[in-house]
Amino acid sequence: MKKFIQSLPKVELHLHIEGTLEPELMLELAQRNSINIPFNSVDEIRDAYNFHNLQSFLDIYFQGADVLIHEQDFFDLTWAYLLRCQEDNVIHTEIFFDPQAHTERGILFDTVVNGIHRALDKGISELGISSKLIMCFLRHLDEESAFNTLSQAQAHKDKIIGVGLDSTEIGNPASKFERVFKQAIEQGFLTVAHAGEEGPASNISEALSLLQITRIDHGVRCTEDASLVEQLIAERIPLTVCPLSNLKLKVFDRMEQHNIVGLLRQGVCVTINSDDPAYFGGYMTDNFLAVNNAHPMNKTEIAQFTFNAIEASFVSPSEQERLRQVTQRFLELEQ
Ligand SMILES: Nc1ncnc2[nH]cnc12
Ligand SMILES: [Zn+2]
Repeated sequence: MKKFIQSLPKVELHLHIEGTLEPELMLELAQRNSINIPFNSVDEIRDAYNFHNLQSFLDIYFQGADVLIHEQDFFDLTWAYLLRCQEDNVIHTEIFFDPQAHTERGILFDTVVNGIHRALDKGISELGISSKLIMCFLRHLDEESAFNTLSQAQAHKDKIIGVGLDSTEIGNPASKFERVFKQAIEQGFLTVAHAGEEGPASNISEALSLLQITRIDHGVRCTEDASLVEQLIAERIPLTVCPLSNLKLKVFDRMEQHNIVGLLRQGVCVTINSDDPAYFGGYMTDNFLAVNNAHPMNKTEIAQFTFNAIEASFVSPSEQERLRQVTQRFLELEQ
């Protein structure tokens, strides 16, 4: 099954580009940009990746992002991720970035978007990997900062398809961003939000009703509310689940306790994603393998994660059909 999982066409829908910053590139950029970081080696950096919850990870994640200064840095970061996508047979990816993590440090919004976008352009032309870009608001910052970020995105509407919501879930309810999301929708942005990762199932219901989002990032705590799970199934509301992330951040203690395969078998539109692979020890193939090791599946079930991700993606119906055909042809040859 390992070879099947490795070569299966995959679609990633939950990936923070800042979370793909590998220790080697972090050290290289720190040196290149003369930024002081509290680490002297790759081993020292990896040793610091012992998280006990979401916040302990976010502290390290924002500190890591401080080495990103120039457009070329954002290009290098994104290009390195796309090369990993190629290894894992990721054929389409929808990438988050956190503009406020950079603009708060005095980096221009344009610098960030232009660097990422240039790499994504090269990704389609040289690697055949298609992509979309989604900007996330940091939920620990205030509404005014989010509105300000939305206004900076106006000049880049051709490059940014949607808005999302990430960072500290507990204590920062969806209601804080209801007006920002309303304006983003009026401006034509698609919407997603992290919910039900650390916070309870009611955070998912609240995000759905207040932010009018079309898919939920994480959402694994939905199983605490049976009527919510019914709603997710009936309305085909996708969950972008990140199994290795959930283990590292102690959402589940062991992969055997993870509910993703149970949700798949119940008919929820669940997908497998890597979230912040440089910090959580695995990209797409690693996440699929970890799930299958703990919850053995047949080939049809494993491929369903790709079909679900295609359905949940923000590409056009004709592009969805093309991605489906690529995956279907692969599956038929493998059966
Ligand atoms: N797993 C996660 N949850 C919330 N915010 C994040 N930012 C990056 N990764 C995140
Ligand atoms: Zn995330």
